[in-house]
Amino acid sequence: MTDAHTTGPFIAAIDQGTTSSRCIVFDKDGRIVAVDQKEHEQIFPKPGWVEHDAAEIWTNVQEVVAGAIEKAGITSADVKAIGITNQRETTLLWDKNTGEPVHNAIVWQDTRTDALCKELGRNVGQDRYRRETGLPLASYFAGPKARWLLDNVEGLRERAERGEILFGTMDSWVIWNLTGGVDGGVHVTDVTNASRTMLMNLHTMEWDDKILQSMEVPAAILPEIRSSAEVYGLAKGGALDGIPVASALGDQQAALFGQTCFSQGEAKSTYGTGTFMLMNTGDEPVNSYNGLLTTVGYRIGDQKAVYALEGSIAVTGSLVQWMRDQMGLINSAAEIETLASSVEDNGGAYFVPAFSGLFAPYWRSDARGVIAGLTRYVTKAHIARAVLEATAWQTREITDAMTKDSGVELTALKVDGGMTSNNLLMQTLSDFLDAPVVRPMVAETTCLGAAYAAGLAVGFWPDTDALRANWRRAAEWTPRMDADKREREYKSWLKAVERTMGWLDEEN
Ligand SMILES: Nc1ncnc2c1ncn2[C@@H]1O[C@H](COP(=O)(O)OP(=O)(O)O)[C@@H](O)[C@H]1O
Ligand SMILES: O=P(O)(O)OC[C@H](O)CO
Repeated sequence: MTDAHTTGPFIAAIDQGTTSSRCIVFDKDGRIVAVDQKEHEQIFPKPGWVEHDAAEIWTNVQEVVAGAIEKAGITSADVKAIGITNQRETTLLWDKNTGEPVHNAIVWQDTRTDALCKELGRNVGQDRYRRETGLPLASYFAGPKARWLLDNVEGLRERAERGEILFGTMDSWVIWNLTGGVDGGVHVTDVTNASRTMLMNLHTMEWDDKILQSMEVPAAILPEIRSSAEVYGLAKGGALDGIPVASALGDQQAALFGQTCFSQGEAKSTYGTGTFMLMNTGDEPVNSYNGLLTTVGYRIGDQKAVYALEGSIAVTGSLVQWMRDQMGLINSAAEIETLASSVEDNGGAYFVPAFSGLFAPYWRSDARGVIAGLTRYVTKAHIARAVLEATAWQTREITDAMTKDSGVELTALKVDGGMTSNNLLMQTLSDFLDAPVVRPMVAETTCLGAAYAAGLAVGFWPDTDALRANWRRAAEWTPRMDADKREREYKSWLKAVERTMGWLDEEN
């Protein structure tokens, strides 16, 4: 419902996420006016494979846009721009003449391209990809997923070479459909999303011909790379007909923007399905020697791009979902806190959720999940505690790597995302990091970042200083853990991590 104190105009942001799509309407102070959200099906055709039905996603996006506008009690005339943010790396190919996806989208968590990545590593070399794209060769990224589709969907490569097929991450899919689809939809992506394909040169911000050749991806299918904040086109049809589509950012970069981390050294960590910490490193890419990714943070119009170092953790909130849906140990995600709080500690158990291999700082796709330290003493409550601790320890490993790569000591961590409503987790995080953890008033920083970028593009906000003024602290947790205990437990965690590695051998 529209806040009695809120008056228009507004910005609408669409977040096409891993588990759901949502639309949020924001006012000029960056306050939420209305939200609508819808989950989509998670498809697991084989162990390690994860897919989404892109047609279902587009239907949901249209519904949540209409839903949010209706709940806000406004019309499209009150909306000045639409911002897009999205789950990154999830890869789709579709027919440009019919608008039909040629296959389900392959989700970022999917590990089917492991063998392909190993082969590329042997033939072309790890370093070559990292140097040009900032990314290690891993099944996480979009380029190998596109290659897999081209190799495995019958007749697709020929159709692609004839110019009948379009490639996109979910930003491209949503923007193309939103701006008309087969009826003149624009085929674009932004620099942040393109920086996750493993096909874009991080220095030139263009598709890299040599990498396209080695990855066997035809240039004809690729979208045009644009900045993160500019008008790509006007929405055609639907609840926001005629409104400029004016930003696109990968969801983690959008959260960096929404948390107003505009200065070098500022960082945020988002706790959703996975967890992703990004640190603004200014207008030059910084190489990582400690397992982090170098990525584009954002680019506003024709200004210089801002780069970021990223620590990506594949499984955090999804481990809580797994406890709920696959194990049936809790009935809701929030219940994990009650269960974990019923015991003092983890009872000696450590849970390393290497369900998609291990991402940062290890990048080991041969790893698989482990619960270590089990005895008959351990109860489901200890496991619940180990589940929450897994998120906090994985974050600690990332902050250690960030400090080594950037030379910047963590003084406080800005957090956001669905898991931050868990107080026990936030306290544990502060304890394990030995630093304050701070959550802003608007925890929906992903949508907020997309709204901010769109608003800047159409002059709704004058500059980033105006956005900073909107950031307000809602909650803070400070460390309470004994230092010796922390270091002892960290060692046990690292021992458990070692036990996940090498589970899959070459034949798998
Ligand atoms: N109280 C909670 N404690 C722990 N995890 C939670 C809690 N509430 C939600 N989650 C987890 O957070 C995730 C949802 O957060 P969200 O930011 O919406 O994720 P995403 O954008 O990745 O879809 C889910 O994986 C869910 O299991
Ligand atoms: O949709 P989320 O919030 O799980 O984010 C997924 C990331 O963008 C994957 O890189």
